[in-house]
Amino acid sequence: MTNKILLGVNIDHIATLRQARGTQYPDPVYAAAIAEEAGADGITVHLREDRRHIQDRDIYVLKETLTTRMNLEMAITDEMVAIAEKVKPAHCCLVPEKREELTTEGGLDVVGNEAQVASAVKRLAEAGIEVSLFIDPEPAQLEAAVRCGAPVVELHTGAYAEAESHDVELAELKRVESAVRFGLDKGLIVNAGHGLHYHNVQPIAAIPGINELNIGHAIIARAVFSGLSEAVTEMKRLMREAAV
Ligand SMILES: CC(=O)[C@@H](O)[C@H](O)COP(=O)(O)O
Ligand SMILES: NCC(=O)COP(=O)(O)O
Repeated sequence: MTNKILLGVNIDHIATLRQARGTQYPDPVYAAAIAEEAGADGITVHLREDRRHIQDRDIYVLKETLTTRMNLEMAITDEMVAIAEKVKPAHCCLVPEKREELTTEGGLDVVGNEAQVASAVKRLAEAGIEVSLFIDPEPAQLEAAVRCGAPVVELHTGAYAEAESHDVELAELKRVESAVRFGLDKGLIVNAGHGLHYHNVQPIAAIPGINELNIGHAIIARAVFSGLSEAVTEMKRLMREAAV
């Protein structure tokens, strides 16, 4: 069985560069077109409450211009749910968010917020959006995701990516592997992402049954030196080479 693992390219940090000077360039819309041409299976954008990178305008223009599909990452707030209901991206990934964080620090605590999560999942599903929950690779969170009616989860691979020793990295990889199996057994579609790069992606991509990896920072960082098209193509090649 060929595992046609998918690559969602997160273009947030194209927008970070733009926001650094308040210019109109580099335009995430242009970046999305290049990434799609290079083989991205989808485009991920995180519309943060503080608008530190992706702007509302980006979401509306991308909705009209993407040829693959949009995965809109957002916090569970009335503002964001209303925007999602208006834009109707193919996918929404519900993520935790804190203004003071440098980047996403942990998974959504679905166990501790089931009613709020279930209500957002219902509203977004009624708008025709496929909802994913960005969670830590924990059975309790996966079970809560099922109870909330989410069809998809994205496993937070930050602990794996930031492991400071090979032993910890191996332990975190096993944690992700068992979470993938647990999620698949529960009938979930299982994605993964956060902190993945060219030197740590293959063990995750090799996990049987994993559906999609969402990768951004490492691809945009590489693009600075080798161009976005090459950065996406190489990541896709590594993933396909690893997939069973
Ligand atoms: C949820 C996640 O890990 C990323 O997709 C998220 O976009 C990180 O936030 P920044 O892009 O703002 O670093
Ligand atoms: N959900 C993970 C994502 O979209 C990209 O995360 P990163 O590769 O920028 O860490």
